[in-house]
Amino acid sequence: MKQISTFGSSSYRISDLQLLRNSDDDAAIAKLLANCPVMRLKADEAVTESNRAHLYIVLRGALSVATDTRTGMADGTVSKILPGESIGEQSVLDEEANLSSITALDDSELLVIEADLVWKLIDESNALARNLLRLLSFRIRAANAQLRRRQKLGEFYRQLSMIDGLTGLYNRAWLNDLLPTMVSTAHGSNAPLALIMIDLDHFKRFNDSHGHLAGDQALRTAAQVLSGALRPTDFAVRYGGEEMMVLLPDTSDKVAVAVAERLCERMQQATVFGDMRLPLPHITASFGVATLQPQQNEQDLIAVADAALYRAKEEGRNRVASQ
Ligand SMILES: Nc1nc2c(ncn2[C@@H]2O[C@H](COP(=O)(O)OP(=O)(O)OP(=O)(O)O)[C@@H](O)[C@H]2O)c(=O)[nH]1
Repeated sequence: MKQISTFGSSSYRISDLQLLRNSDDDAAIAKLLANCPVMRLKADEAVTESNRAHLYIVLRGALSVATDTRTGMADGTVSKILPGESIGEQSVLDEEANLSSITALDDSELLVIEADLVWKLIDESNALARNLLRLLSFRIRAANAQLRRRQKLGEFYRQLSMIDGLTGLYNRAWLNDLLPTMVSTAHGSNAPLALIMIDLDHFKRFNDSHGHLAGDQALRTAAQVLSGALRPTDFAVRYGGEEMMVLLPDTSDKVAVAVAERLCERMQQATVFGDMRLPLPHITASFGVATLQPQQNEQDLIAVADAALYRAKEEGRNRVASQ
């Protein structure tokens, strides 16, 4: 960054500067700006800030401004500052360090105004004060809109991270997050909470006979059977591998067993299509049902459902066992 002249001795005019648009006394302003340096930057050269904040107005070329690079908060947002536009107003006004990284996009010329002089200009020119307020208001709106977009995106990715990619069911991370709350809500309101643990039968054999891709398709089919048969208030989770789980709030043991029987029935009726010409053999699953007892936590509930599932396997598979 090299000084090539002062504003007073350059060919640039007050009318070239957006912040001074509609200024009422150009002569007085020109006098104040006369000794301000005009600096030249080569393309890709960075603006080097001294200890004190400055206002930079692009006279020729363009600047790229990337946010907060020194705080590790950089998010890839880059704005382009074109001739007549300025950057650094906020740092000048609040006397905070400018945390943006400012680089010339092309060979550029900048008017550099010190903070004290910006305040003098504000005292001198109502037009500049108004333009500055308008600019800051625009920047605040843009920053708020960006924040809202980022929040929405964050929530979208959070939701996505809770979904199993293969089956579309909730995943283990979701379960770890939500089950403790469901258990304490059930205890708090004295409402029943049922859990059905589900494991596909002889799934290793299915994979071995039909291939892993057909196995994946079978898992998707099983997931569809579960999601298609539940109330909107119930949840289906892929617990891991070929193990799934269904959570039924407000459901007694008797009703949960009936639901598991219905799921078991629908599972064996479902057809797994590898391709449209070749329906694959049916799948079956075993089901272990448990309902939350007083003093039980989520691990106890899962352990009881697991034990019931083990019994269903022992007793011949494709069936339901309860605690
Ligand atoms: N295709 C596919 N297979 C999976 C996936 N996750 C786990 N498996 C398979 O599921 C099979 C589970 O086998 P086992 O735990 O021996 O149980 P099983 O053969 O179902 O036997 P039982 O549970 O006793 O009826 C393994 O062969 C795993 O490779 C998956 O995402 N896709």
